[in-house]
Amino acid sequence: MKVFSKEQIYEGDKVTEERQKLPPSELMERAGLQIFNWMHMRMQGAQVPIHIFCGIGNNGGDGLVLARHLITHGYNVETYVVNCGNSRSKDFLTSYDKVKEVTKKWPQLLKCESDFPEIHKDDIIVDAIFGIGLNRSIEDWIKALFHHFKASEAFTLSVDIPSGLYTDKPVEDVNGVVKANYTLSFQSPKLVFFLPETADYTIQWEVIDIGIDREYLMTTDTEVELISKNEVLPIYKPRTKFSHKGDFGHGLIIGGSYGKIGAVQLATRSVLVSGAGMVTAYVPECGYLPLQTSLPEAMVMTDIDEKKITDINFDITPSAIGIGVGIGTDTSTIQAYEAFLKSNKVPLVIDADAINMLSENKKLLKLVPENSILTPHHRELERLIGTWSSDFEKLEKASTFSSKHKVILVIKGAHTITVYGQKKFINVTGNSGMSTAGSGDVLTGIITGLLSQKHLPIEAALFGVYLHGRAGDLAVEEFGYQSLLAGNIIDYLGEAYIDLFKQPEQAQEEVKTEDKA
Ligand SMILES: NC(=O)C1=CN([C@@H]2O[C@H](COP(=O)(O)OP(=O)(O)OC[C@H]3O[C@@H](n4cnc5c(N)ncnc54)[C@H](OP(=O)(O)O)[C@@H]3O)[C@@H](O)[C@H]2O)[C@@H](O)CC1
Ligand SMILES: [K+]
Repeated sequence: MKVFSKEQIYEGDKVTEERQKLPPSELMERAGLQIFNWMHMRMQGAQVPIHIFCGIGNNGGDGLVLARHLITHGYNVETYVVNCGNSRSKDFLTSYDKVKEVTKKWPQLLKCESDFPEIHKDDIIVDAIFGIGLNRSIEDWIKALFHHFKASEAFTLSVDIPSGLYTDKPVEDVNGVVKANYTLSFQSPKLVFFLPETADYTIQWEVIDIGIDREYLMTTDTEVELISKNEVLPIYKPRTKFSHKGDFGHGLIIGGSYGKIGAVQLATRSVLVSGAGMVTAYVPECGYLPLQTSLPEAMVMTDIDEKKITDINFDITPSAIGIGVGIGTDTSTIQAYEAFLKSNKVPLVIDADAINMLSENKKLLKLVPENSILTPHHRELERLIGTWSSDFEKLEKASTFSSKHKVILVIKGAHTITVYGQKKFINVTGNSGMSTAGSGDVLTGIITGLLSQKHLPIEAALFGVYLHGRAGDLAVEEFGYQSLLAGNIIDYLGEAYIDLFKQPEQAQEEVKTEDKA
């Protein structure tokens, strides 16, 4: 699913109005009506007090359209205009006038704290104060209003985006943002719903279709995309009856050191389970026995050194290599890594200390082949690209790094983001149970396995991250968040593949929403 920027959303509005020859404020009418339908379906006329707080731009206008429909259908509605400026938008004013047609109860004007209404815990707040048009910091009395919402503990439904969140800038003051229970976002989810610093401002979100011009939506390229089942299904390669293991490639995992052989076991097993025809592990001597006994399906080659990698020298022709899990940063390992990078021609997945060695020795970066996949977690990324002051800066720096070095960065996190030049792909699968030792080694193995099956590097990265997260989601149902082990993710990888062809995602989402309502 595409995630449109603020500018693209405004442009979409304009194009839609022109192409569909819409009367003024028709899109606002659609937006308000859709939110009404959403609430009406769930509330079925219940007389819970609904407090609708409207700003003076189009977000506020949406709130007024909603108020009108709720009033017409006999709901218990109080409408307020948060008087935050003088520049009321044209469509806001149209909606304001239309409220007059259905009630004699005028929206109340709020100008300062003493105007705030009493809100009870069981009431509902609709936050239609600021939408994507927020363009400056918020006055203190409006922050106090947001605090008033929070203190009431009432269910808060935000229209389009929690008021106070910018679409393209970090939050200035955490007290200046509404904490929403649910956000109904028009046409496209907003990037801030997925970033660690801002995702918490809405517990759940849903996209509402307001009929923006289809062609515009289809043909407009976005910098950000959400990766869910629909996006990865076309990457899946069905097998033919007469295929043999040679068709699915030979993955090689290079890594391990004394005490960290387990990382190689996890990654190596993941290569096979993701579908590679063959796998070899290249480890220090001390890894030979554990690997041969725990993973009979794998082949093992060893370094001359007992405890660490000192010389990467193999006589096989792998189709993809994953390097770095448990490898350490011993001087002899760095030398071996440099020599390896100088001669290697095989597509690479680079993880853990193989990333750290690049950060410490920038000349090695030049040896990394184009389209290599780097899978850093937070600290590894910081060492690689430098620190950042916000999620936005992090993404910008990651994009610059990816473009400059022509590599794919898989930034691991609650929503793993794959950065490929200017493009950012946000993964939707996965859960906090996967924050556990070895989870990253499994990911490295899966991506290496997909790469050895001749997927394009970007496809291997996106598909691998999706499958890893989906396997974790399925595994957590059996093991629970606390007890999930990285090995369990591997055990559920087969289920994650099978799940790709279970019911279409749309139907699942709908059921989920109904359940929660
Ligand atoms: N396709 C779609 O998605 C559709 C979107 N629609 C809806 O339109 C919304 C965008 O509407 P919008 O552009 O009118 O701006 P909005 O978010 O209401 O901003 C607030 C207004 O207040 C002002 N202002 C800004 N910051 C301020 C501050 N700190 N303190 C005080 N004032 C401040 C600023 O005006 P200014 O004072 O700068 O002139 C601005 O006009 C969008 O989120 C969605 O809900 C639908 O109606 C139709 C289809
Ligand atoms: K809002």
